[in-house]
Amino acid sequence: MAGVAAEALALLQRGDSASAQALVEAACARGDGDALAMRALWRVEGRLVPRDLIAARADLAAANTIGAARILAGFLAAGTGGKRDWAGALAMLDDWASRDPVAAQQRALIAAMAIDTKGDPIALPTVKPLSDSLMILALPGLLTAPECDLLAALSDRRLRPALIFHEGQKRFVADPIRDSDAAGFPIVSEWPAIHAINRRLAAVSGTTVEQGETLQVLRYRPGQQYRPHLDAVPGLTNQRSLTLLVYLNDDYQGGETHFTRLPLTHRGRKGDGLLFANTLPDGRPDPMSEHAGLPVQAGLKLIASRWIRQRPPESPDGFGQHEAMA
Ligand SMILES: O=C(O)CCC(=O)C(=O)O
Ligand SMILES: [Fe+2]
Repeated sequence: MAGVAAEALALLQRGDSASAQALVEAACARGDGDALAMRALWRVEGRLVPRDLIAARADLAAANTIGAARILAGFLAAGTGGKRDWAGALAMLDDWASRDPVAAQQRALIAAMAIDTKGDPIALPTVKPLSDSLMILALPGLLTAPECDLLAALSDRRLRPALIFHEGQKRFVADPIRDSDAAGFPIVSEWPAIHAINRRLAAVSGTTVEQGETLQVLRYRPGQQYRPHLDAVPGLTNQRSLTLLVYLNDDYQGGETHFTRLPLTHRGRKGDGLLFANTLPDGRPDPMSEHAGLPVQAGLKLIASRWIRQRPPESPDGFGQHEAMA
């Protein structure tokens, strides 16, 4: 990053957000691409300036930089800040493929997907029930190996110690239960290939893509684990009714997903999904769904995780967990 954006960041780091903003506004007025991209991110984040996804999308379109184009293609794919335009998202990837290797990679992955003209899957894996007492389904071959590799590559740079959103403090805090590293794919990172994957996760779980929380990738090093927990949160009115995990690799030891109250310890092969219910029919957390990611013994475990709510969010801010700008 150079020029105005770097200067603005330096000002922000010194706590001078007024000067940073003035600098960026002036550069935006001159049509500076990096400044427009930066203002777009501010508008998504909604801290320095009010959250405004429509204006953010306009800034991204005007910026015309690789970074902005990646985000804009995702906005078109998902319908963020305006109409959903899957064909437009693909056209953008085609347009940028010669200048942006990530666009080229996404285009190739999407070309290999069995999807319709809206980006929805036309074929889904056969489902295999794993338990009589709780809805737990194995979904072999939910993602292809190159899709797993893309998620791994895109999250790699951003993986950091897992945080959870503290409702009381309205901020992210260190997670006492899981010591893996995590990277989310919030709306600024939900690029077309990721969005198409999210649509597949929605279809296979019988939900809409809007019901899914931010897709996360978790990475466990040897010794790291996700201690026994429920994914449902007591008191949530729009509960996390389902969890969909996808094993992104299989060259590690240990690290099985273990259901503590069932005789079930499961490990998928690379690309396999695991879908399970977290709630009782009345929506309260189901104690039988308690599960853990057992400690990894050797190697690195990578897993994608999507918590799925009973309903789409009521507010345009999503599920209230503001996108970390990672
Ligand atoms: O890593 C695992 O096997 C479990 C992950 C998990 O429980 C979750 O993401 O909610
Ligand atoms: Fe979990």
